Parts: sequence; C-alpha cells; structure tokens
Amino acid sequence: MARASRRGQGRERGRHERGHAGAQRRGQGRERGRQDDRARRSKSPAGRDRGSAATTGRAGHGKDPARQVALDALTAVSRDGAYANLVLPPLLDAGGLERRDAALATALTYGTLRLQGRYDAIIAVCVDRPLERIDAVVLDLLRLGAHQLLGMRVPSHAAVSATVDLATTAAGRGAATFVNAVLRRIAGRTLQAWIAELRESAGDETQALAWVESHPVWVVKALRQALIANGRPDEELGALLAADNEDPQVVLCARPGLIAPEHLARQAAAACGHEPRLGDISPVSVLLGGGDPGRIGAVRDSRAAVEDEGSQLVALMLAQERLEGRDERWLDMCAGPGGKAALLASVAAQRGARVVANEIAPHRADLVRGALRAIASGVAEVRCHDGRRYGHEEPGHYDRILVDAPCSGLGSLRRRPEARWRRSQADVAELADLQRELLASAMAAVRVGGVVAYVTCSPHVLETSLAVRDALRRLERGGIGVEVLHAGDAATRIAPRPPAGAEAQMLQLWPHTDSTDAMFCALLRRTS
Ligand SMILES: C[S@@+](CC[C@H](N)C(=O)[O-])C[C@H]1O[C@@H](n2cnc3c(N)ncnc32)[C@H](O)[C@@H]1O
Repeated sequence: MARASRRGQGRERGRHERGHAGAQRRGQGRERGRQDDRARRSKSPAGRDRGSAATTGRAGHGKDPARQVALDALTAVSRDGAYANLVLPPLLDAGGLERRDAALATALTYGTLRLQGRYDAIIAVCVDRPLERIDAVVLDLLRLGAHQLLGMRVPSHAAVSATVDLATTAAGRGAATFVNAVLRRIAGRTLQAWIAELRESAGDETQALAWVESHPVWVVKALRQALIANGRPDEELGALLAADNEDPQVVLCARPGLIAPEHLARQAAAACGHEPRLGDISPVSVLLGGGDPGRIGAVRDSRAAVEDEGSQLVALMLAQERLEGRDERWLDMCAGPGGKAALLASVAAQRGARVVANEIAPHRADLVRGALRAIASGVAEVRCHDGRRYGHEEPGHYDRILVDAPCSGLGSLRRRPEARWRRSQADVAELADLQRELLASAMAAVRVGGVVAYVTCSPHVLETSLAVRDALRRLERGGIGVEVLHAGDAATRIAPRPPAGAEAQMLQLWPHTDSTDAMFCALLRRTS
C-alpha cells in the first residue's frame, strides 16, 4: 500500500500542476466562458470526430447505452476538459436514452467523478504501473467499474462483465483483459475493507480523509481551516467532505411577486409526479422530490428557477436589511448567470426600486437577460462592465449592492463533480486581489447608510473573512467607514430554520449542517 501512497501523491502533484496552468487564465467568468466553449465543442460533430471511439459514439450505444454515455461523458471531462453538467445532457439526448437509463448514466457519471480520488487510490493498489501510464480511456473504464462495484448496488458479476464489454468496444481486447483483471481484484473486497486499507496506509489523517472522502489534500486542509475559523469542531471535517460526495437536492426559487412557493410546489408536483416540500433555509424555496424541473411551467417562463437555498438566502438578506432613507437604487455587481439578480429584481419590483445587473463577460450578461425575462420592464437593467469601475464612476450612488464575487467554488463541489480535481491553491491566491478590489469598489459605490453584501460560494478563509478584513483595512485608509452587521441575525430573521452558524457575525453555510452550498455572506453598512 506504500505504492498507493506514493502514486496518490504523484497524482496530487500532477493535479496541482495542471490546476496551476489553468489558474493563469483565471476569473470565474472566463472560466465559465471556457465551460460554455467546451460544451459547444463537445456537442459539435466536428469536435466529436476528433475523439476516440469511446467519445464519438462510433462504438454505438449498443445494448448498454447508460454505461456508454457515462464513459463518453467521463472521457470528455478527463480528456477535453469538459464539464459534466454541460456535456452530459447533449450526450443523453443524442443517445435517446429512456428515463431509467438516463438516470443510471447520470448517477454513474457524477458518482464516478466525485469519488475519483478514492477509486484512483484503490486502483493504484491493484495495478503494476503508475496510473499516469494507464491509457486515459482505460483508466476511466476502471473508475466506472470501481464505482459500480463499490459505490452502487450493482452486483459484482454484472458490474465487471458490463464494464469489460464496454472496454472491448471502446479500447480493444487487450485493454478489456486488463480491465477484467483489475476489477476482479477490486471486487475481492468490500468498500469497508478498502476504506480500512486506505486509512491504514495513509501517512496521516489528512491523507486518509483525502483518499477516503475523495478530495485533493489542499482542499481537505482548506476546509479544515475554514471550519475552525468559523468556530466549528475539527471532527466535522469528515461529514463536510462526505456531504460534498452526495447528490444535492434540486431546489427551486419561487421569485417573490411572480409565484408563491406553495403554488410552485403544486405546479412541480403535477409536472414531475413527486411531492415537493418547502425549504428550511430560504422562505421562497421549494425542494423538488424528483423529476425534471424543465417540465415546470413557472421554471420555463422564469417566474421560478433552480437555485440553491443558500444563494436565495444571501440575496434576501441583502434585500431585507433595514435601511434609513432612500432605497431605490440596487446594484448586483457580478450578476452572471443571473439567479440572484432575478431574485433581487423580483423583490425590487414590489418595493419600487430598480436593479442594475452588471456582469463583465458578455455571454454571461446574455444569461442574466434571460434570467430577468419575467421581471416587469423598467425594473432591471443589464450592464456589461468591470465591477471595479463602479466605485470611481458612480461613487455613493447605490443604496444596496451585492458583490457575489468570482471565487474558487469550493462551496459547491456537490454540483460540479470535476471541479475539485481542476482547482488549485494558486487559483484561490490569484482571485484574492480581484475579490478585495470588487468589494472596495462596492463600498465606494454605495451611499453612506447603504448596505453591501459580500458573498462567495466558497468557505475558503482567503476568499471570505480575510477578504472582508483586508478590504475594510484598505477602505479605512481611504476614509470610507464600514460597520460589519450581524449577518447571522439577518439570516435568522429570514430563514424558516436558522442556519447552523447563525450566531456568527459573518454567515457561513455548510452542506453537512444546512444542506446548502457552503455560501458565505458578510453584510456591511457604509458609515462615512
Ligand atoms: C459567482 S459568479 C456570480 C453568480 C451570480 N450572482 C448568480 O447568482 O447567478 C461571479 C461572476 O462575476 C463575474 N466577474 C468576474 N470578474 C468580474 C468583474 N471584474 N466585474 C464584474 N463581474 C465579474 C464572473 O464572470 C461571474 O459571472
């Protein structure tokens, strides 16, 4: 098992290096821009023609379309840098999969990607060469097989034979023999036995958690630091990491004034055939019991949308913070793709306020326009600027500003199964200046007495409390005074059930305690 340990570390370094190269082009808008481009590429026939049999579908979907689509998706992610949430839907469409097969393909793809670190550590014990020297498609086949054996209730013989059949068409007979031998070794032990072995052979608790709960070591360390900084016990780390490996529940936001949550729940039940329930953390949320949200009329016409409860809560916290005097000019400084902008605009419409929804990336500004299409005309205006300009160009102009800063996204790993393998510590450091500059710009653009919400979908301390403290120090030197409001109290006034961290001044939500993304929110009032 020492072998697994060394190989695991080698892979860890490899990921760091790849991640570092990616970080040179950072900025989440640009990152998401590439996501969209990759999705277009993997959808396009020309893009597909460049791929192997496994990704082109030349092997056909044969008798096992779910596994074939899952392999196609995994290969697009590992080889082309595609994003699972973007590449999978067109593959499911192209394959014409029945609903059950589509669900299986989705579970295989997402589960395999999330638990890839665990499976790689196990595969490393079962092979006679470094994982880097295994053909990429074959390694994806091994991960897919490992997930069926250890992460799903597929009987061993079915998991092995279906994956070997897939290997034969996708990679040839020799590869299939290899896949067969490795999967049989994996099938020789239960998941519990493998986990015990990984724990035993890891040099320390951090490495053990990294393998067992399938996160890069640097993410394990960053999340431990974040828990401690928020006054939570170190012992929760395992539960937090495990929560990142769960399928998040699909949550809808019923945009105020456009549809009531109870009405949306009835529509959802009729369209999806599952009984939804109202959420605990956001008063306008509906938790979908299952089914495709795209079938719901209110989602199609944008009176409602899929949006995490944490995202809903932080937008409402900004909208509902007490304000003296004028309350007409709201700014969402980093608005793309527009979930929070649409929620803010729906509240603003009821209160006679107007929202500027700003986004630096033009294609994401288009998404914001789409998200706002149910909002009455005249309430919201979409702009495409660098948010850092607002402090200079419109000083003291706004009453409420949301800074939903570009960040590492470490708080939404449940939704982006491959993200943990792509990000690096360098990405976090690289975004730090931008986050502080955006917040400083917002504090300059808000009027005295106005409120700014600084939000990230990351709990990393460099992106959250430290970013706020750094920006406030800088602002103080520039003569802008700021009061840090009690965000925990603000959340408690709004949430049907107070979040676990509601006693803190800056709010940090967690997937393992609140069933939300790990959203952070600081509420700041300008005092001078
Ligand atoms: C976390 S996302 C915002 C999510 C959005 N608030 C929502 O709820 O849908 C951050 C956004 O900031 C944008 N961004 C990055 N740098 C920016 C800048 N300098 N000025 C304005 N927006 C920026 C990114 O393109 C990205 O769309």
